[in-house]
Amino acid sequence: MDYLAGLNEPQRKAVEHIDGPLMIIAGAGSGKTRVLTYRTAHLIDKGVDPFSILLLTFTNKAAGEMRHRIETVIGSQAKNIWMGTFHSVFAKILRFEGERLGYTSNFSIYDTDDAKSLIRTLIKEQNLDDKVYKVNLVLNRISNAKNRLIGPEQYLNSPVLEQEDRYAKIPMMGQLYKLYCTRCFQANAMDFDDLLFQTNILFRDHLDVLHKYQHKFKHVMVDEFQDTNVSQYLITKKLSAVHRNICVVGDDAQSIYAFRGADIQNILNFERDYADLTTIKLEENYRSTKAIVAVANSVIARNKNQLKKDVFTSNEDGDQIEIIRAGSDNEEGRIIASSIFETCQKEGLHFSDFAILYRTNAQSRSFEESLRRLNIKYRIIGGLSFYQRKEIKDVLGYLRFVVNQQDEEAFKRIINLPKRGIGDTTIAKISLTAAEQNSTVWDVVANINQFQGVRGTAPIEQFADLIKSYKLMVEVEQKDAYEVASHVAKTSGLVRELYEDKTVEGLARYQNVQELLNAIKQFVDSEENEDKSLATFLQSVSLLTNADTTEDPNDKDKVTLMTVHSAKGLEFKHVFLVGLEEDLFPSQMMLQSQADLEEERRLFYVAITRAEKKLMISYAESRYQFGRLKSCEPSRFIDELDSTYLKMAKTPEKKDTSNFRPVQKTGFVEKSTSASAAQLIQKPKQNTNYQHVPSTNFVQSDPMSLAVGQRVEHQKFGFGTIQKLEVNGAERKAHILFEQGVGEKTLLLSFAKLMIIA
Ligand SMILES: Nc1ncnc2c1ncn2[C@@H]1O[C@H](COP(=O)(O)OP(=O)(O)OP(=O)(O)O)[C@@H](O)[C@H]1O
Ligand SMILES: [Mg+2]
Repeated sequence: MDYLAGLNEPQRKAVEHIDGPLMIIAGAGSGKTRVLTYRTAHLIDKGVDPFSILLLTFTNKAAGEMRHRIETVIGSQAKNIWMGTFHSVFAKILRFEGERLGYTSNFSIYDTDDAKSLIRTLIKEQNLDDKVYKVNLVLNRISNAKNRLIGPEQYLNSPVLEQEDRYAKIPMMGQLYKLYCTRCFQANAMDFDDLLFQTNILFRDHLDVLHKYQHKFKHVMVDEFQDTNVSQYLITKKLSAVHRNICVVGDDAQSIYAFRGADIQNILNFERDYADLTTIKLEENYRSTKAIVAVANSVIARNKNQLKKDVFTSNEDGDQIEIIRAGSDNEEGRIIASSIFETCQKEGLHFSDFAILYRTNAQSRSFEESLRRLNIKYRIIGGLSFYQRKEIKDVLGYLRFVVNQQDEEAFKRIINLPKRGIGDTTIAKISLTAAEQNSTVWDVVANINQFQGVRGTAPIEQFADLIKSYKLMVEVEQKDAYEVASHVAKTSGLVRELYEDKTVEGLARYQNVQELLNAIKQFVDSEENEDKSLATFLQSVSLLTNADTTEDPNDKDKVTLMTVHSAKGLEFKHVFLVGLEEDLFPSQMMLQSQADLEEERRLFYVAITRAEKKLMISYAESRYQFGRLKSCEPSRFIDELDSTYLKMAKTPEKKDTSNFRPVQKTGFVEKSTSASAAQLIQKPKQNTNYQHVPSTNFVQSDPMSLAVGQRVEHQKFGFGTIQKLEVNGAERKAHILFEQGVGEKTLLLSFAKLMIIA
């Protein structure tokens, strides 16, 4: 097969190794994911049934892309592979098998907000002090326990945990955990960690189910293996125990989820657990230039705790890594936005060739503003995504409750929405009654007259009737997701309320709900989804990860903004790695030990290795944080980069009126013996070893504020609007459409005196 021609020797060996356990631990960009893709195609080519292949990826998006690639090699059979994230694959299995554990196939998936809301309710019900029992703390303890496969009973019986909790002054923690599990169970709901935790219980307690899947999955493969936690590790181990065809790929240097329980130990355990293990190393990087690979190596070499690897590349030397110093976070945004604008024009690149990577989601603001000013399209991955918006969650809340009337969190969200005059006390009473009687909120609501102490029952009855009519559509008439959702949106009063709100925000919310309905329509129309039920749609939405997007696939030419965590496994021609300041990256909050520092450094390594052609690293000298202006120091990580491959970009000063000169290509400078990167940062202008990149400014007066769509005033031509900005060598031009019959003019910005109209 010719796909084997696209592989180097060790990659090919990995693809052709079909029987028995296989581990590939290899550096970034060395083709691990490519090997998994081709290996899957190869297996099917050799006659393996696609239904018997389980391929676990880091995001749904990655699974989609791999499926697509496999399809181009072996055709439509690729559709039948079991592929997706751990959470999505095991949610699917739990839908089939959850009855064994007492869940119905319609169980809800609680997101973090639901989980927190439930914890808040429990803290209140137990009369605990919410300043001591902080919701996040409690949720973290629960999550950690589940990921280590410690159930509530075991938790309550553990002297170690008890002592920890007493020390943290939260002695009721174990009780809370137990109540939390009971309430989730009564609500027929699982949280994210449950999807793995309950799968483990399913396989532990129901051996017939385990056997079924052990025999079903003849080949199990895991990408990004370094980021699996114990719970995930055990699932894969059990599933592959019969056929023993397990193939894992990963890079210990890219392990960045220890804070969520991922355990690098899994890689070491793997060698212990499979005596006949074949291990393959891949060391050639195909993604990045020599300069990028070299700086990445120089950084990761500082970590003590790692497996030995020598990553090299035969790719071109490439440009030096640019270090950009900005006066402030806003300036950082402006420099980068205009650099993207210029590079696109000069080098004929697409916006989608660029990524801006940051340590925390909050950093996106200054980049968004600057990109918008220059009319550069962008997309933000992660952060407050579409499905986390209030109006969307409200509609989804209705849909969830229609599918699963035990879902207490959905119930609390919608019972008084739109307002029906049902107060918090009544709602709390309904919840408590259901919990005490070991029944569900729906039992209480649907039979409200039988319950003492709940007053003003008329609106509750109306609500119950509404839900009953929706249930009829789903359960009896078997309407598809779109029919139900559009009916619910209309008749629940949600859309009407938004429609009547004529503010800009109201309009945006109304449009968002329409957009949700569009998405549901797309889901129903798509050939890929056989099951068009509301339950299946809701599941697919709850399983979107931070790194998944839900955007229009035809509108892809956008700059990508995301955290480094979400960027794992991805690649971009040009990468801007921003906010490289002490306390921000490495993150002050995460930094409590040497091990934490190593994890931050691995994160830095992940970020660097996303870049194919060019890497630019920036820091700001001041930044607003928590509402205060703070001066910042460059990150120690900049100092760790091999300075041979660095150059300082000269940063624009406020009154910089120097003429624009084109950026000159520089080769590698001689390795500097005198200057470390840190010295360079403090005294950039005195170091002659480094080429200064000229300013990226546009016009003299206020360089960064010129943008397409901007209104300006010209001494002679009057008012106009910028149509296009152009850079041609040293010349910078603006095409401006002037008003009052003057028409379009092309002006040289170095001469034109323009006033910017706010
Ligand atoms: N043998 C090869 N020939 C040509 N290109 C290759 C080869 N192997 C990998 N590549 C390309 O190199 C890039 C990196 O590959 P891939 O994403 O599979 O690496 P990876 O090891 O999974 O990286 P990461 O550690 O970041 O997940 C991809 O664009 C891939 O198509
Ligand atoms: Mg990969």
